[in-house]
Amino acid sequence: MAEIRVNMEVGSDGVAVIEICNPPVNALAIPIIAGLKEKFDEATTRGDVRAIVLTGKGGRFSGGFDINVFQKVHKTGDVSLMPDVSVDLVVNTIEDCKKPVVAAVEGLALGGGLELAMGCHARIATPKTQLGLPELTLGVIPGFGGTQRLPRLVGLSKAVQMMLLSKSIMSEEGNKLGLIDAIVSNGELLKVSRQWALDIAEKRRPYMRSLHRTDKLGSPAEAREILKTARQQAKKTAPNMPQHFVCLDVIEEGIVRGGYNGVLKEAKVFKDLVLSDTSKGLVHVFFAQRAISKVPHVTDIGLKPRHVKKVAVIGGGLMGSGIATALILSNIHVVLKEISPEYLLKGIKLIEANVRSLVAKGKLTPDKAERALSMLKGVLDYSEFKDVDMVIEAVVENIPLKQKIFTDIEKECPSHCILATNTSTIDLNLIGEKTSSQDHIIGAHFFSPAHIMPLLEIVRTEKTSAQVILDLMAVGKLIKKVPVVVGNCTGFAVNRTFFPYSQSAHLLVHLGVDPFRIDRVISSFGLPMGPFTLQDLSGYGVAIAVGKIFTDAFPDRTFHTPLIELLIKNGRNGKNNGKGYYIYEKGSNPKPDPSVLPIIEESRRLANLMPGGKPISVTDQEILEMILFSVVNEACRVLDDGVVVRASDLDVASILGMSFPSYRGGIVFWADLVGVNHVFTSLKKWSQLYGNFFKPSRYLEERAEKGMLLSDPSPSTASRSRL
Ligand SMILES: C[C@H](O)CC(=O)SCCNC(=O)CCNC(=O)[C@H](O)C(C)(C)COP(=O)(O)OP(=O)(O)OC[C@H]1O[C@@H](n2cnc3c(N)ncnc32)[C@H](O)[C@@H]1OP(=O)(O)O
Repeated sequence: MAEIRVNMEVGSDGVAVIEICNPPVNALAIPIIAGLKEKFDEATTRGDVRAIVLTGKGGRFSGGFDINVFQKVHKTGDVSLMPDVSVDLVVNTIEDCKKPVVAAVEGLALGGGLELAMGCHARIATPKTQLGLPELTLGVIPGFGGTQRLPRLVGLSKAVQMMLLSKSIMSEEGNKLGLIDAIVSNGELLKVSRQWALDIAEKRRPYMRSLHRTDKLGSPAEAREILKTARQQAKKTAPNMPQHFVCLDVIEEGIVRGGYNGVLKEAKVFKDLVLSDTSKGLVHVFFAQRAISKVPHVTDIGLKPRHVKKVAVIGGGLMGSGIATALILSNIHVVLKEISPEYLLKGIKLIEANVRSLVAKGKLTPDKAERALSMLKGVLDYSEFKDVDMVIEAVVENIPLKQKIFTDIEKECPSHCILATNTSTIDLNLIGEKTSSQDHIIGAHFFSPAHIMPLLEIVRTEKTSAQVILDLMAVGKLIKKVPVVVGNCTGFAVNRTFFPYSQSAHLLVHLGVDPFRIDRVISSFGLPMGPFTLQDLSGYGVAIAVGKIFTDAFPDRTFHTPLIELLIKNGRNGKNNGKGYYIYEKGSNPKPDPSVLPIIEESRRLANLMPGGKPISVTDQEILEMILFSVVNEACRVLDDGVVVRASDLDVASILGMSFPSYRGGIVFWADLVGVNHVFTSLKKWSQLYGNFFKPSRYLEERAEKGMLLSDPSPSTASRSRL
């Protein structure tokens, strides 16, 4: 393991260079903070030191405070594990140091890293260095004085934007704004920084303490207006995230009562925020996202991903065109195959529309759009397949059709070719049954729209080779997806876990609960839309097809709703034909459609589930739990069956695939936080009242009895793992 330390070297020019050394990102771990204090104290007292340069080893200044410490605080509840950096190190030791301190910033300075640099008397950076305060994405606020110094260096409006959106800037912009004093080449960084520090020492340049500046803060009235607008914005975009509002309050404190008081308030509320559930959830997600790319026996056995230059996509429908779009946007040649010229033209037009919409939204330049489209070729036969590195089949969910395609492509493609299917539910062993290339067969389950949604579920069978899995992971990363490797079962990890989401909502409606209330409860919890809005959006045909697949696979725990068929019988098909649970009018938000209520009544009569024919009485909290605990219950079965490598993979997948709120840490993490026993006893009670749909799984019951978390790894799962 690389050594964690702070180095100091004093040159003959009288400049002490203090260097943070904690690869790979020079995180400010506790020993680093202690080391900085020690070296700064030494440099301050040594007679041969006239000025100080602070820098980071290995081309990166610092990625901020060590996030592992947050995790320790979350586990122990002991906030005293956080050292006093803000006042003791940044204000007293660095900013108030009589000897000038210059930050030599290379590569990146994020969070606490940038805050240290802002405590220095000047900042010199290399080109394209990333600068930002992303603490809000971890459920906290900047805690080393960043809420006070950034507004004083770049102005209030820009600082609020950078902190609330966790948006970093490049050093070039930082230089224009006044955050960076000069930009120099990497080779010159130390030389210029040393000279700059000496210049300050000899009064050729000003000795600036950021916290004492007020020139960029604007008038009190302007500041009030900026903060008011930011609060209104946060109410809309981050209603469940306390750190946004706290950050604005702390900034305001500094404006009203001065920078130092702002620093004191910042340090105080930081400690409360670290202990919040939001911070627990977001820090968990930070590490979970990094763990997901570590797949035992795949990424740890010395294999290297092969280069995938050309991919064939079979089927130009919604999924196929989305997948092709994602590939060409990352400079991968795509051959799009369809069965007729009409279908092919339709597919190509969809891809063009996808690319052009990115240009219209300003996310892609017209040049890049043209280049991407030039990577696409439409075909009607397999002649172009002889040199493809990967095929992704994206035709309709029809087993014989997929089997035929796989036997055909096996003959047409080179022997190294990866044979992937975008099925969202069908067993991969069935698809590949008639081929002899089963080690090359893999699932590439994209989420719709495939060129936008970030998750890629990589489905492996017992036969899929490690090399093929690694190759698809690499392609996934190249096209900017987060690949999660999962085992083969109906619905795989995400759709299987979430099938009870819409089913429990329907069950509740048939017990007498208002669907619009259900949607409201789910949206206020933080999902972008409730189950009925989602059903309107995806169309009722999809709901019926998917419902049937899960009813066939898991007949003991599915609810067959009569409502969707009734809606279709009444000429409704959701947003598609403008007639769903909601009314869709151009330019306004969907409104509940009262004319759907008689259809719901009819469906309730047919299902005859309401006890004594009367609607059940439930609180909003019960509605939320009846829906989401059913999902947790299936997540338990997914964990029990070893469909995912680790519980946190399912958390990331639930966030990226189903838009489960990241600040709740993902579905399993959230359930652990709510309490395993509470989830178990609630489901047990509902199963007694309303039937088997809610019956707690064996995994959940065992964990509740043993007092274990759902995320605790279990040795018995390892032996049954599908991975
Ligand atoms: C009091 C203060 O105000 C509070 C803070 O400073 S909180 C911290 C604020 N800083 C951040 O949020 C930055 C977090 N880090 C990142 O965004 C990215 O890691 C990065 C842009 C620095 C580098 O990205 P990239 O090169 O893709 O590498 P990435 O895989 O993310 O990270 C490399 C390793 O460093 C670790 N790491 C990155 N930043 C870290 C940090 N601040 N603390 C601890 N570990 C960190 C990662 O966990 C990963 O570890 P692994 O290899 O064991 O999985």
